[in-house]
Amino acid sequence: MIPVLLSLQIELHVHLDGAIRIKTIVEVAKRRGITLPVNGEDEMRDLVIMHEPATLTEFLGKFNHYMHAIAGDREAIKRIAYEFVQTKAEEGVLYVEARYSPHLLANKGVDPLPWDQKPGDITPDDVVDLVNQGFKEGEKAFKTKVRSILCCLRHKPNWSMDVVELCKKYRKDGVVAIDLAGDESMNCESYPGHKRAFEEAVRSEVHRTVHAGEVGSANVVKEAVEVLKAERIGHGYHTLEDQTLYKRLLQQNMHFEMCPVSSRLTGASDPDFTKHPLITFKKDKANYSLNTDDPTIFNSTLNSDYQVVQKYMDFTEEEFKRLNINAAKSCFLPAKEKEELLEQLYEAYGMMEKYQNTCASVRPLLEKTNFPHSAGICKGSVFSISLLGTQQHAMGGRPP
Ligand SMILES: O=c1[nH]cnc2c1ncn2[C@@H]1O[C@H](CO)[C@@H](O)[C@H]1O
Repeated sequence: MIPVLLSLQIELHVHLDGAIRIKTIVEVAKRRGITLPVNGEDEMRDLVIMHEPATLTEFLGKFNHYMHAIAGDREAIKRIAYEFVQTKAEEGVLYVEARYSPHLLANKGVDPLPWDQKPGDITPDDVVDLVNQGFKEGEKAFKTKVRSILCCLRHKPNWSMDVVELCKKYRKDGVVAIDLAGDESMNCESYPGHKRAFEEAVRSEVHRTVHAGEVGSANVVKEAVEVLKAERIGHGYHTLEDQTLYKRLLQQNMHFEMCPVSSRLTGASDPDFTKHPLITFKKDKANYSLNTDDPTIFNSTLNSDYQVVQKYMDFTEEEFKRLNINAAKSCFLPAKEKEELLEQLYEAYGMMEKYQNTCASVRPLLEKTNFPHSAGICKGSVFSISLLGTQQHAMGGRPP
């Protein structure tokens, strides 16, 4: 058994539509009378989950198997958002930024309609509203804080202006940033829709992250930073191929949203984790977070990623603390909420003297759980906890 370093994690890169429960897909399809490519949960699992390294294109094809079951259905959209928060709470996540394309879940006002849907009455704007409702209810029920990032898609430059307008409209209602996802082989200079949307994001002070250097070259990262004014890079492994750029980004303290399990299965990195670019980022004390990306398709939890880096990349307690603090510092919450988040981490990590006395208030929560080895938390190290099966919020998520 591997001792897993469990704590109040911060997750900044996870796709809502890559985190849908297979059970939900099957149930919703049945309720709506929608045909799935195979029958039953087990067969859907076999079809959707990736076990062996493949390509980003093959990976992106997995969404075709199930998105038509969820898109264009109010109840389903709200349900996947609500269940997402529950899943993250069970994983021990304190704060998560979930991303999705509102267009890919809509059945009205999108040209062309995705997934061969029949026209309906759910616009991308309605999708954002529904996801917000699910997140809010989930947050209330499960106590994990969640915010959303709206995705533009590389192959859909015509949607990007809509996306930035939705980010602006819902900025007071849980939407914290814009992203550009999809196939990196398409650059943005040739697709001015993305460039214009990101310029508008800069003008309107909408935060920006961009998928770059996942399977694409360091040039895609350069473009993300220089043209799209990305404040964070999704993945970014191939940045290392341009040492000048890499050093500049290190100096600028650019945040990299690393997804180790994902990178192996999408062919973004060497399948041998001991050769993963993340090892270099760690050695250089870069600013990065650990993330699941698309846990449904990778059959993973955030703890899978933590286990992998612990087992194959020699991650220590100190590094887990450092990366989560960096994640909190690089999240897209407003300053005051970011500070509160950081304080919770410092407190949990025993890194802020003034918070150490409040440990007394956390201990009763721990004692209510059956969580093994919980005594260590109030000695200033939540990482002395080892995880034996259960992934519940051992410390109740946050101090009362
Ligand atoms: O790892 C990834 N790289 C690039 N695009 C991705 C990845 N994971 C998901 N998506 C794309 O982002 C959309 C919105 O969530 C997903 O539908 C998928 O097309």
